[in-house]
Amino acid sequence: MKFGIEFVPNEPIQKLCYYVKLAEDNGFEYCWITDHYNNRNVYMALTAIAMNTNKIKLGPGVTNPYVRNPAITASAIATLDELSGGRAVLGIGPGDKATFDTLGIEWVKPVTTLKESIEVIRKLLAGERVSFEGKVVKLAGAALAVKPIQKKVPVYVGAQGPKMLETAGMIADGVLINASNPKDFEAAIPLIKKGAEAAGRSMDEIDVAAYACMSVDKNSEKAKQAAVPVVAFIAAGSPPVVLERHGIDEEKVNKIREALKKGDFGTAFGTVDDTMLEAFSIYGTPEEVIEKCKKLAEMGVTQIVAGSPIGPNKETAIKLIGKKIIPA
Ligand SMILES: C[C@H](OP(=O)(O)OC[C@@H](O)[C@@H](O)[C@@H](O)Cn1c2nc(=O)[nH]c(=O)c-2cc2ccc(O)cc21)C(=O)N[C@@H](CCC(=O)N[C@@H](CCC(=O)O)C(=O)O)C(=O)O
Repeated sequence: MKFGIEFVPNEPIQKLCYYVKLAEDNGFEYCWITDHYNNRNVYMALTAIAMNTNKIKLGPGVTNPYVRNPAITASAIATLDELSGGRAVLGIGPGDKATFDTLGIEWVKPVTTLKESIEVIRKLLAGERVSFEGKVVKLAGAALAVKPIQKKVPVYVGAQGPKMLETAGMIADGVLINASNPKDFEAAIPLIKKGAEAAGRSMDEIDVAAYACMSVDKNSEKAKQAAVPVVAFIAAGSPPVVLERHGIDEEKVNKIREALKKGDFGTAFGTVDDTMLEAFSIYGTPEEVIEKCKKLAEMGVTQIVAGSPIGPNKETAIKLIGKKIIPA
């Protein structure tokens, strides 16, 4: 099992560099930085992290093909790969509607846009001069003047929907699935497999990553409480099919949604129950978390990404994961 770590760049980048270096020293193999316009810039964060680490693979987890032209993303990834000595990975997903509404971006045919974007990004990174007349993406003789170090920068797709998962199976080197519970992978992996088989690929070529809300501490209750705020947001953003899958009370989720909209975090977090915590997070002592990771491995998960909050105390949690969970 590979371990990654996710950071939302909502703290000063210097602090982020400290955490990622600590993660690298504790055996984490991947660092994924989220890409939302309102946080610190994803590529500036990755640049600083690349300069402060020397082993961990790193990349956006995940960017999208709407806020930047695919050629700009290709240039950023080639630059990151050169700067990091060949450690870049590209995590790219369809982005989210709320963000695009805020930015006045039309969310046109996300599956097609993602497929076409990945196709042209790979050609550009391979040093080709690209002319492409897609249904959405258009390039006329674009070429990079910077070459990545890696012959093939791995491309991971951030996906949850069935079509997106199938598409990931067809074209991606890895899939980053925002999920923490075996039931979600029971549903997702057959779809990835269907896409892989349709493209004549084997699942061995695909790194299936659980992009999980994780909270680790020696004290299980403290770990559980630290996961509550993140789980509230995940529950609020989950479609009915996911709530049904986990037997989650939709009434309660609607109450959380309303409370979050009003900024009433007390009610929102107070409404989170154990069913939601089990569904949307991996929390507990190292021993408890090891058991949950083993269940994900049995489902075919090959990378576990420790996502927010990581633990009540990030530093302690990174060390606990490194010392107790990664070697297990
Ligand atoms: C487009 C969407 O795909 P989805 O996989 O459900 O997208 C949900 C999230 O994965 C998506 O919002 C991600 O960008 C969210 N996301 C992040 N989003 C961000 O903006 N920033 C992040 O840092 C981020 C990190 C992240 C990490 C892991 C992860 O799994 C997701 C992450 C969807 O609705 N898919 C459906 C419908 C498909 C569809 O849209 N069909 C098209 C027709 C087909 C075509 O597009 O050609 C249509 O209806 O128009 C499906 O897959 O079945």
